[in-house]
Amino acid sequence: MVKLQINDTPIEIDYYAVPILLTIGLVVYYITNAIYKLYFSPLSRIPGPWYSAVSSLWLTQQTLAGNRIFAVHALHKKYGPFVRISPTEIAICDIDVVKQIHSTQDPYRKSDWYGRLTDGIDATFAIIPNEAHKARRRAWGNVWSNSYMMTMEPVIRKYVDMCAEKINREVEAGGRPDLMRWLQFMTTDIIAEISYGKSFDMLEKETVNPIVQDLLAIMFIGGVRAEFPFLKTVQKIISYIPHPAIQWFVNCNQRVSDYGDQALSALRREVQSSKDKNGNPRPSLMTKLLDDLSNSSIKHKMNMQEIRHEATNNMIAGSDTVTITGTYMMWVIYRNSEVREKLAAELKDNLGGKEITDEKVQGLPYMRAVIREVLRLYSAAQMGLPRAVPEGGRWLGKYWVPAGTDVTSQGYTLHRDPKVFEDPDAFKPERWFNPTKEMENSMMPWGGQSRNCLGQHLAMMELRLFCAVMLTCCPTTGLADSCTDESMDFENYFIVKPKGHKCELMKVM
Ligand code: HEM
Repeated sequence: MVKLQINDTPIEIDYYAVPILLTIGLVVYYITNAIYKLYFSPLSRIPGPWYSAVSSLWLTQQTLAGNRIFAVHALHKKYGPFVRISPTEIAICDIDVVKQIHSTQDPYRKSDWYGRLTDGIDATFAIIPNEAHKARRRAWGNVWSNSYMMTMEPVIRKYVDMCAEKINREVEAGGRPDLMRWLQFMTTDIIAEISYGKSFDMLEKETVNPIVQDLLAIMFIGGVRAEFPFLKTVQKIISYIPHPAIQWFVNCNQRVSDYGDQALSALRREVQSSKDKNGNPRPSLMTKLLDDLSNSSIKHKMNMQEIRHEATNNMIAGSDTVTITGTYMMWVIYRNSEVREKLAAELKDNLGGKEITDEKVQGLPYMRAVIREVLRLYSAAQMGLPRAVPEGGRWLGKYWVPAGTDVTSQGYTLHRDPKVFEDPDAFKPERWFNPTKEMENSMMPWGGQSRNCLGQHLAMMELRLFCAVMLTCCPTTGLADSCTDESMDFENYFIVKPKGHKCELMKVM
């Protein structure tokens, strides 16, 4: 018995009554809450399974199983272009509404999910408030334009050639090089050299650099924290445990930032002191930003810490994305002999043994069509890109959606809409010779307009040059038998990647 006194009235409560009353209270709370979400909340008119209106547990389970975009895709097939996928989240694949969400006129800010994913990295990708993001993009100036990117072609070409050479050597020696691993080395070396000013020499040393291991750990921790917000507190508590493995994880951010400070200070000195014969400093993604540091007349510029965050983010945004898309690109070319032959013939007819340059490769119509089709079906980034509905709420199609609701739209579904793309699952580059307006409109491999990918010209140059060099210089290379449809099926942890985590090649001719 528990004895209490309320207003001089003694009350005796049975020990068992306390947990029973608490349980009844909780059950009543959850049932009323569920009834509200199902029938009375402003989102209750949006179609979807009952369980997703009541709880987001099923979505978390799908996310953890690497299945999220396929589960959401299946719901779109069943319920249509608007689906309620959690009590506070809607998935939309109506392209006009998707354009509205990502428009530059009334941009919806990125959802808080990004803050958890990238906690501690204050870079363009991660900035949530629209105004701060706009200012940061202005500070970049024309750095990411196609024309500026061409000044970095020699660097990109150097690593593309080295990568193709290493693969070819292994293939000719009867080995089974893993295309994905080599591409990881290539893309990381490229983005490190043009962001930090020096490469990690992963292709040269044929091994993963410790800073890259730190970056992988940062991405892993961010991915887990994004799904389970409470882990941020757990992370803080755990950081006091003096175990070496835990301390390694705890300090990975610090090691990356120390490395960034050192590398960028060296690059800044180089940018200030060494100019080419026209007086231009060495081109890199950071040259303009570092130059702006000492120019007081420039309004929109970054400070050294922001530049370091951008370099870290480049390493994360610019390596796996190109590695995975490039892996699928070569896989789909190798498994379609007709596509491979047409590409090889186009390269031969137009380059005819002359130097491969991006300018020449950019103009090849079949190559362009192949890469567009790769981006439609196999881009690494086909996920939902969550955004928050702005203050005041908005009409999205025929539904009124209150402020703060998360709205997501995934390329995976938009790119496979049978009303837009005939035979949507088939790889048909020819469809891009005469695309309809709807096809052009529905393509979102680089995200939505207001936050589209800064690195798209860089990524395209890497993909084009790698494809051209591999087909020209490694004519005997093809897929190993370990590379099956099952091993290349997608798994989805934010980006998509092959379930087998590799794509082995071998000599086939
Ligand atoms: C094939 C390769 C790539 C694909 C498919 C891709 C795709 C995307 C997508 C879909 C977004 C939008 C993300 C969102 O809204 O949440 C994005 C943003 C971004 N990407 Fe890429 N990306 C690729 C390569 C690169 C490269 C090489 C870089 C260079 C560092 C890069 C840097 C960025 C940045 C900085 C943003 C954020 C832009 C902003 O918020 O204003 N990406 N990318």
